[in-house]
Amino acid sequence: MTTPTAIEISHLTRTFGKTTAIDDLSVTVAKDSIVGLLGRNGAGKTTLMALITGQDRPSAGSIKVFGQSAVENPQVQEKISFIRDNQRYPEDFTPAKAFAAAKIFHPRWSQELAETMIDQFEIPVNTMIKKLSRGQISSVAFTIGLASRAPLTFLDEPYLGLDATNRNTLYQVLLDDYLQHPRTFIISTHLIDEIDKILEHVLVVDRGKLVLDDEVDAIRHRYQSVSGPAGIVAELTKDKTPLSTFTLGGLRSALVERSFDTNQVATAQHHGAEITTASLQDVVAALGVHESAAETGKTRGEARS
Ligand SMILES: Nc1ncnc2c1ncn2[C@@H]1O[C@H](COP(=O)(O)OP(=O)(O)OP(=O)(O)O)[C@@H](O)[C@H]1O
Repeated sequence: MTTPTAIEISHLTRTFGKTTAIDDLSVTVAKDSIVGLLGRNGAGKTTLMALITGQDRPSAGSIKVFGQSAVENPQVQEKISFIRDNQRYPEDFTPAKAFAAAKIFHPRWSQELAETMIDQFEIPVNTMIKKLSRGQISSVAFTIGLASRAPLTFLDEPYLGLDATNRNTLYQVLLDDYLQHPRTFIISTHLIDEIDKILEHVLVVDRGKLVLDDEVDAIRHRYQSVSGPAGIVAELTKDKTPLSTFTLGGLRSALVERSFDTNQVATAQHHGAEITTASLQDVVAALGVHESAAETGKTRGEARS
């Protein structure tokens, strides 16, 4: 049985003048999953979300959302909620008005969830949005994103201005509601270490191209991180091609495909080096180190500080 798909993208390209924001990108996103859309600044994440949601048009290629184009298609639009990082509201809007408007556009709107989140995030519902703090404005935006219970929800850096406690609450609310009402979330974020526990699947975009499309567990298990005195790390990785290396004074760390067994891990430890399962953050950061920035022949990317 094939997995039902939420999004099918084929050979998608979007150029802005001489800039190619999305470059011949093809991908399929399964229904009912929490997907991280990751990549460096300017990689193309927001452009990709705007294209999928029909808010922007491709230069080439095709996009299907639940089997249809989303462009000016009310049947598909009512299934989408797109919360942008710089979400704008009409001048005279209070959170209460924004929630009332969202309720009209989203037929699966949960007033109960909206009210729970208003309490949890202490949203001042009758204050003009333009007078709210950055974190409060984010709280309004992601409350709309979650309470809309849209089958396809995009959250583009939903946490701007939120303190650490509120960010954790947001991840927890999202996960709890997803488990009770499975749907597809596409979340763009740079706080990978914080959010990796709720992500199931990851798409990494680099300079408009898809460079990774995999389950989070599979990614974690594919790579190991070797760190310690530079000479020992160099010796341990001499017959490998690290995805990235990082050198700080006499210390070095290298991200390599998993190949060390427990005996080798113990031997490395004996010599003062450590071999651990790589974090998603490490892998994504390594994929964003471009070939042109690499300093050494074998290594894909090298950073020094
Ligand atoms: N309307 C536009 N006009 C011109 N260039 C644009 C436009 N929108 C995006 N770009 C360019 O396309 C590229 C991708 O931008 P995009 O905003 O999609 O990146 P991003 O991955 O979301 O970045 P960030 O993590 O910083 O939010 C960048 O080089 C950006 O300057």
